Amino acid sequence: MPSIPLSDAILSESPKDKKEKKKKVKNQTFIEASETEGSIGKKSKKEPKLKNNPKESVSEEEEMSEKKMKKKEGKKRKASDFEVMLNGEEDRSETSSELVEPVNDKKKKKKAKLDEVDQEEEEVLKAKDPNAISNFRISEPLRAKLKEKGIEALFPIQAMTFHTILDGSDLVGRARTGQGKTLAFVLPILESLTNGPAKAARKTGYGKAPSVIVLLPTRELAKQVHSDVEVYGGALGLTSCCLYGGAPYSAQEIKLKRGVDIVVGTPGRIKDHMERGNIDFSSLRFRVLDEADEMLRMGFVEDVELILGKVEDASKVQTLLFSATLPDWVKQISTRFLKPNKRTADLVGNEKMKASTNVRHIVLPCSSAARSQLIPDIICCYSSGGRTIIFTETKESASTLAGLLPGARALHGDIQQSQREVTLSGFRSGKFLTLVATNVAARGLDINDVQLIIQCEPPRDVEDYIHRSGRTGRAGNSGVAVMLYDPRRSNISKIERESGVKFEHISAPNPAEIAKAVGGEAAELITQVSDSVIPAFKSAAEELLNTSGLSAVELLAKALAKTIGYTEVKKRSLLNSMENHVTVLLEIGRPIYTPSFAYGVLRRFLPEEKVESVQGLTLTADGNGAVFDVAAEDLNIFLAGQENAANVSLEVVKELPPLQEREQSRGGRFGNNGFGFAGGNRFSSRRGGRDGRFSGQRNDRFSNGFRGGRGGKKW
Ligand SMILES: Nc1ncnc2c1ncn2[C@@H]1O[C@H](COP(=O)(O)OP(=O)(O)OP(=O)(O)O)[C@@H](O)[C@H]1O
Repeated sequence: MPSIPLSDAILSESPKDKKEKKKKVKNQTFIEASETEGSIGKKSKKEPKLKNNPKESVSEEEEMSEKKMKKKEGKKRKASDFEVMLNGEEDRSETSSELVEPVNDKKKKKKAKLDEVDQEEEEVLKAKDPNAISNFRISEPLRAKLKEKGIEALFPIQAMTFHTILDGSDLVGRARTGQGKTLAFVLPILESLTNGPAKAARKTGYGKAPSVIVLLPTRELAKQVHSDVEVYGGALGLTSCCLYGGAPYSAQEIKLKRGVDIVVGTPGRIKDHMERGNIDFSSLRFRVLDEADEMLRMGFVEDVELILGKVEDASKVQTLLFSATLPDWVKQISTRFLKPNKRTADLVGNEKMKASTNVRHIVLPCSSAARSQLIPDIICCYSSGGRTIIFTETKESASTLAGLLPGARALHGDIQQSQREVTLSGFRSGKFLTLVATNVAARGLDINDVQLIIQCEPPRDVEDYIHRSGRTGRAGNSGVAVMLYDPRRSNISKIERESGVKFEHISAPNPAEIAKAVGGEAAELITQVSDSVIPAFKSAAEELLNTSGLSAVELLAKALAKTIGYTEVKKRSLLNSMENHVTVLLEIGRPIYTPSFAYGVLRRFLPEEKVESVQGLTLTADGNGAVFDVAAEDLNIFLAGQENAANVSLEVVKELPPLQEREQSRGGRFGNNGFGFAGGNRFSSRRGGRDGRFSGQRNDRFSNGFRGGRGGKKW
């Protein structure tokens, strides 16, 4: 992840703090300048020495690596060291030992030395990174744990806020999805509790009251954040528990009774524990609202206020509020919870692009009826073999779609919590690669190797788009987010405008694209088949070759297609992505103002049943035409008919023209759960994939009886 200079971000602060920061930035610039000077000086001093190095028994290659080594060594040496090198003292001792050693040992030794040098150089380079963890007041056990987890430097939002939080300020933090906001609050809080200002007040011993409370909008997210708290807090001897709904109270109560330093959870369950007298907030030093906007939008305002209001002396408590999206109304509400001198670290600020910049944002026209057939092809072409999360608007559509996609599982609020946990852990561990979820998975979830996000329709709010698409492209990785939209009903320009995303428009993947994407996978499956099958199947293969009238290559192509479940390749229309349909443009030499006018024109030269078979008629943005889908088998009837109508032109389009958008309307749009059960689903025969994508597994159907969360959320 690239480091963002502090000046590129907005960190609002008091005048006194500004002075401090100026001082720090000045120091930082100074360090960088002296480093540059240093490296130039080293180079000029080192080269003459290497030229003069008296090596008799070494090959040219060895001499080159020797030079490389010296060069590397030179980089980490101080000026005084160079004096020594120039005097040749070091080289003399090395050369003398080399002379008595056999060549092989000498090579090994040199290689070991080179490795050592590489490692040391790496250490030096890391230390030079202003965001290297060694540059922050992070204690040794925590540093070691971070290193163990592969974290050598802080991400920009973490670097920006670490000392501010550790030094006691309230803070509002915003950074795009996947940029490490969790550790941005976890690390300084842990340090403050163990080595910083909150240490003195922290209770210890059996039954201790918690020092920190972290509130999150969903159970899954609470568990995820808690696992970070457990890992890093555990390294410092801090204890924690996770309180969320749908799980038994008793285990949570036992933990609270024993006493913990940090409580992580969802507002509803935390409030329940408070009402049962299980939590004592008298020692609280930190309150964190993660995904604050979502929590408040979900109607948790009262619970949140009640929980936050439980502290005895608010002046002693630090409040932190983080999210990738902070609409103005949340900023206003935040003034109720945070102190007036709060700081703001905003890595998005007024930048146009609010969504993840590591994600390819794509839109694809598709009618609701065609979704379940199109989605497997999108997965083939854009998931790079990794995990896919598909977002639907309702719990019902999530279950239905998961049932239609082989190997997919559903996750939503009507599924029992224990099953939700099994599903999510199966997805995390790679037991299955396609998760169909409602917004319950939109926020914060950090799952390794999610390569593709599919949104079945544009979400209502731009925030939803930003968070859903942000489940991929995390921690500096790249990803793809495909949003399906119905050209007649959806309004994608609002999301484009408000998120700052410039959508890439594509049409449904064509057969060649699909074959290119999965052909290699099919070939690999075939090569994996043991040679032992050849004698058994050889005569059947020969007979097929002799009788089919096809060449060996053609037959093999069929076998490859069948291996990954394709028994037929169907063309799709551009407008609705419907199989075996084509998209046609109607023009009459003057504007077409309404769809009914367009239907009237069609009635002039087509029988009524053909007019009624037209799918998704939509006016073009310039008002001069209308596009619609017709069944491929009826195309000739349409084209022949136009010849009998004056001024009427009908043509098959190769590219969808810009279309008139409608304001998004909701409710009752998706009679059939939004997913057509078209006959002959060509994926029904998919078998044999390694990853469950093509395994033909049946999807577990989930009970609808349990309503998770509060207030009957639609997800
Ligand atoms: N300094 C770091 N170096 C390397 N990886 C990091 C660092 N900080 C965090 N990560 C990793 O980056 C990923 C994203 O972090 P996190 O989930 O905190 O992002 P986020 O900003 O909260 O995203 P969202 O807005 O979607 O909730 C996680 O896998 C986390 O372990």
